[in-house]
Amino acid sequence: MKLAPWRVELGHLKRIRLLDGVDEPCLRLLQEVFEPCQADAHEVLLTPLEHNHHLYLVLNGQLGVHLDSLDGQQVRAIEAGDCAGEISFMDNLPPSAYVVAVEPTTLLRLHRRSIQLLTRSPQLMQNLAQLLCQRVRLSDRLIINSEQNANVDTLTGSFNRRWLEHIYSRESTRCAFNDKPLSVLMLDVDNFKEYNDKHGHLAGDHALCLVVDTLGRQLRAADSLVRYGGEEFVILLPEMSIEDARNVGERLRSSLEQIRSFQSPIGMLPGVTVSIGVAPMQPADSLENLIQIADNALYRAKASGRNRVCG
Ligand SMILES: Nc1nc2c(ncn2[C@@H]2O[C@H](COP(=O)(O)OP(=O)(O)OP(=O)(O)O)[C@@H](O)[C@H]2O)c(=O)[nH]1
Repeated sequence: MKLAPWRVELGHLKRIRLLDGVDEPCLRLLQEVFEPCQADAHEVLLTPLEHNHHLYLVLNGQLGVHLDSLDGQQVRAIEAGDCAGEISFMDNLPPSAYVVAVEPTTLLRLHRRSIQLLTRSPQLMQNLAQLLCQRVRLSDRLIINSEQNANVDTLTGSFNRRWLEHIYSRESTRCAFNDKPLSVLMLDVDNFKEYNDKHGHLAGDHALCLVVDTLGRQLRAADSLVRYGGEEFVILLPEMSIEDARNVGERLRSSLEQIRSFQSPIGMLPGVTVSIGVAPMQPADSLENLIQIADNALYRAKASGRNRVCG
């Protein structure tokens, strides 16, 4: 990064949020130690591969934050008035993310050897604490979002098998502990190969989304609709007896049967039917066991003509 050939003015420091409310004698001290510099577009300021020795204040331009690699999606922009590198500047560990100039950017930077100067202003320390709290909250939100995304099937928006394993371990323990039943439905779209062959794979994708949308609307908040494989779904029904689960299965089956055609982004398409296997959890049943029993019932539903509920 190039040092810029001009002097830092008080006016520059007053544009930075981190320095809001900091008294003038302290700003004058900082004015002497902050260096003006210029980053070219795409220039990398911070990388997890190298120690960072500076706190950066952005006067003009914009920086981008990337988590895993510079090729990955930008997760946050750092605009004029913001600062960058404050965490690695404070804890003297390598940065946890990449920070790169999105466009030519004018900055002020402070070297770690002057870190003591920051402690002269209680207001600055309070601003810094507030900023670090914001960063913690933001990274908590990113963790929650990525956790949620990791549990969701990208085509249909239903849960995936990873979620099923997690939720089964929780719900099976809870239901067994409270002496409540738990049931599972296993669904498979009927003659789906033929549907794909006749209407195209994209039409098949829309039909899978229709299944998830139609079934999802009829389930309770505590139920989990999971895409188990290509055109196979599992529905976990906590606190539900096998009799009630059969009724739910029948209601779901019938609701899809009634949709003769539906509007999709590629035009009108025919509906699909499903075959369903039902299984009740037995004491200490593993998920694999329970799925196997539901799968056997599903096999019987297919063998006896499809578009029916067995088990
Ligand atoms: N469009 C689409 N098709 C998929 C997807 N995943 C799996 N399939 C298709 O689903 C079809 C499943 O076919 P089969 O297992 O032979 O079963 P089926 O034709 O539904 O017959 P039955 O189950 O016996 O009623 C295959 O052709 C797969 O390619 C997907 O995400 N999108």
